Amino acid sequence: MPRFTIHDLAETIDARAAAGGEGSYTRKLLDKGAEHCAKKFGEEAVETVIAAVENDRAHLIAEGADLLYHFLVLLKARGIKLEEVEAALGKRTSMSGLEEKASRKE
Ligand SMILES: N=c1c2ncn([C@@H]3O[C@H](COP(=O)(O)OP(=O)(O)OP(=O)(O)O)[C@@H](O)[C@H]3O)c2ncn1[C@@H]1O[C@H](COP(=O)(O)O)[C@@H](O)[C@H]1O
Repeated sequence: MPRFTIHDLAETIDARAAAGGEGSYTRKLLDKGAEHCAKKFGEEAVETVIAAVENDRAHLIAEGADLLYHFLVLLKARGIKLEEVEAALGKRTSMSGLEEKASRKE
């Protein structure tokens, strides 16, 4: 099976944003604005938390997929590229999570 990556999904979201809105849920979300996209992301985050707390593996995977999609749409709505988030993660690879946490307080 060909490997599908989060970059493929980000590219599809870019294409939907550039095209007409007919039949595209992404375009519908983007047309409602960044605040609406943020609200949808928040709803998906809560659903993901519930699936995790209930230890429902299949549900957690499905909600996680929804969450990633809505995160990418939110980034698009705010004009942020996935690569910028990756770069932020990349800068942290030289330090542990605890060091990174401490560095935020300085
Ligand atoms: N990966 C996703 C994806 N994940 C989740 N969702 C949608 O996100 C919504 C979240 O669930 P909700 O129960 O909150 O949805 P809802 O009540 O229908 O939503 P609202 O009416 O409140 O907006 C569902 O409608 C899902 O279909 C997605 N919609 C689209 N994609 C992919 O995005 C790409 C572009 O899609 P279109 O823009 O629709 O062409 C395609 O590759 C799709 O597979």
